[in-house]
Amino acid sequence: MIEIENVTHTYGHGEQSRTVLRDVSVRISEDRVGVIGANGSGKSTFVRLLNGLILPTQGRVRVDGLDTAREGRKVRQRVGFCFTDPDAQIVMPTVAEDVAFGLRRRGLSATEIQQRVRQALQQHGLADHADHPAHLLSGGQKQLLALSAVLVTEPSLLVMDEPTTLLDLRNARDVAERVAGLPQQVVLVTHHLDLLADYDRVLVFDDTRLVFDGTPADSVAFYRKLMS
Ligand SMILES: Nc1ncnc2c1ncn2[C@@H]1O[C@H](COP(=O)(O)OP(=O)(O)OP(=O)(O)O)[C@@H](O)[C@H]1O
Repeated sequence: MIEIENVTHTYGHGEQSRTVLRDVSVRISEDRVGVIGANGSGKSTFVRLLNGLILPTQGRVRVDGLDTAREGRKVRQRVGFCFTDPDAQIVMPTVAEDVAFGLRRRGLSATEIQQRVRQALQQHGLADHADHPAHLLSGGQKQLLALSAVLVTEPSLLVMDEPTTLLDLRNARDVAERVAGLPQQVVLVTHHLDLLADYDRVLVFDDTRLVFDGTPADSVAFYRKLMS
C-alpha cells in the first residue's frame, strides 16, 4: 500500500525555489498504476517520492506503512526504481556483475548470488550475455539489464519512470510485456498511453497537481482533452 498525504514538493530555496507538486493526496493499492501528464507536470517528482529519492517538503509518504523520510533504507529495499536511461543505472563492467551489484550487503553466499543472477538473466533474455561488457549492449538490452538488476533484489514495488521512451517499438513492447507479467506492484510513468490499456488505475498530473484519477480509458480521455 502506498499512502501519499498532503504532499507538496519544492525544489531549491528562497528566490530560486520552485514548487512542482502541490497538496497531492492518494492511496494506491492496485497492482498496475499508470502516471501520465504533460512534460514538467510533476510526474517524475511524484514517483521519486515513492522510494525516498526525493523527500516531501510538506506532507508524508508511506510505503507498506514505512515513512520514506524516516525509514529510507527499508523503503529502498522494497521499492525498485527503473529510470528512462539505463546508462544511468548500469554501474559495473559486465552484465552479470551489474546484476550481482544490487545483491551486495544482503548477506547472501557467493553461490546464492550466482544462482539469483543466472536466473534473472535467463528470465529477461540476457543469459547469453552474462560476461559481455554492459556498455556494449543495445539500448533495449540495456533496459532489460537495468530491469534485471532491480528485480534480482525482489522488490515488492517496481517504479518505472518512462522506461520505454528511448526504445524502438519492438523493445518498448518487450519491456511492457515483461512488466505486465511481474508479480510486483508496478507504478509506471509513461507518454506511451497505449501501454496502460490493461492497467487498474491511471493518475493524471497537470501543472503540479493530481488532476484526475480513474480507469485507463477515462484518464487518457481526460488527458487528451487537457492537451487539445
Ligand atoms: N532537481 C530539480 N531542481 C529544480 N527543479 C527541478 C528539479 N527536477 C525537476 N525540476 C522541475 O520540476 C518540474 C517538474 O519536473 P518533473 O521531472 O517532475 O516533471 P515530469 O512531469 O516528469 O516531466 P517530463 O514528462 O518532462 O519528464 C519541472 O519544471 C522541472 O524543471
